[in-house]
Amino acid sequence: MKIAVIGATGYGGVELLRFLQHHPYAEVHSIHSSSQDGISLSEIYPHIGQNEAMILESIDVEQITATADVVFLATPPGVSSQLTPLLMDGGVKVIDLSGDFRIKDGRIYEAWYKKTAAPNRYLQKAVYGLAEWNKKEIEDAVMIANPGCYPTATLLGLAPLVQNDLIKEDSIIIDAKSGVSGAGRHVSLSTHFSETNENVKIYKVNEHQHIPEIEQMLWNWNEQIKPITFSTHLIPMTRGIMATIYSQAKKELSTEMLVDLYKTSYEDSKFVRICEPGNYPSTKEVYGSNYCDIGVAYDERTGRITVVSVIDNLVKGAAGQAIQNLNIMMGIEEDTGLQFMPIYP
Ligand SMILES: NC(=O)C1=CN([C@@H]2O[C@H](COP(=O)(O)OP(=O)(O)OC[C@H]3O[C@@H](n4cnc5c(N)ncnc54)[C@H](OP(=O)(O)O)[C@@H]3O)[C@@H](O)[C@H]2O)C=CC1
Ligand SMILES: CC(=O)N[C@@H](CCC(=O)OP(=O)(O)O)C(=O)O
Repeated sequence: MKIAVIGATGYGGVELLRFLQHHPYAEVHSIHSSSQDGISLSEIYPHIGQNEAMILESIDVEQITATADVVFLATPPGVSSQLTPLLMDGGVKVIDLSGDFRIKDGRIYEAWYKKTAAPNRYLQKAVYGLAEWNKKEIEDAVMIANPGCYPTATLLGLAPLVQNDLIKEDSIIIDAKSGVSGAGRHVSLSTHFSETNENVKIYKVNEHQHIPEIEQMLWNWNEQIKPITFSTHLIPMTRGIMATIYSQAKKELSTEMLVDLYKTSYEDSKFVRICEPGNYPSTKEVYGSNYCDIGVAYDERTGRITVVSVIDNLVKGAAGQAIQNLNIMMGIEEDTGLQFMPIYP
């Protein structure tokens, strides 16, 4: 199948190219930039090497739809809402890494993203690509809204508890930390070296755009769930997200029971690994891979459950999950092109 990548000069885009290079059924037919067309990608990213690099092309929708089967958009919010309707009308399948098609209610998108929502009829065709839980819908999709990085770690961590009605509906608190690549490649004051090095910063308190995305999926699973508390922190590392999730159990449980539940919930999942009781994952254990590792504990003193969920934000949180979704949508093995161990140390 022929692939076009729009936004190939960003971190998500170049990570897509890393996976697609060895994908047995995908051929990257063209890569596109809004500002650097005509330039070889190796000029921007020397690590690719001159032999592997392609020349960036402008974003010409007619040309793209005439040649590509699937288009990946790795562009900032507000771009896909404009481009995707044109691409869909041109008959190509779309996988969007941005937040533009994740929230079904355009008014909620506009309130949190402060941007104009995509036209409703296209929005309603989008399938939320949380691969572990929406496989059936993804198989039939023509447009996939790839989940956000924090929502991926959070939702995979909460699914067994919420789906099995084990926690008090108003008790969910998510304390999440991200490496700096989560903010993309573009330069900003809050992400430059002397602002982030030897520093931990909380940001977007009660205002993070991933809050409605997480709540939408939790409500799909259990409509009694109440609004969540979700805090995000920037920490001085390049890749990785850790979401530490607290909730109050409805009844007395044990860590062993919870670990068993998580193992059963994810027994068919190739990319979710559950830690044994008393063990918790760290971000380095998933670095560069499509895994989500989860540890869970029950505190007998407080009746609270702690879930620790880690991913690589650029892989399971972006490009890796997008390839997983491509595979499911195209009817090929879900882990095609994604079968490798994390990089360690
Ligand atoms: N970084 C991460 O961990 C994650 C990111 N995402 C989402 O994925 C998307 C891409 O993120 P990321 O790669 O990190 O961001 P980057 O800032 O690294 O890259 C975004 C790319 O989009 C292109 N772009 C900018 N403006 C426009 C425009 N008006 N029209 C078309 N293209 C444009 C730019 O390339 P050029 O100027 O060459 O066109 C740029 O390289 C974002 O929506 C982000 O929120 C989702 C999950 C995780
Ligand atoms: C570290 C950092 O800044 N992370 C970004 C993640 C952005 C992102 O992935 O945005 P969408 O999913 O909404 O497209 C943030 O917290 O806003």
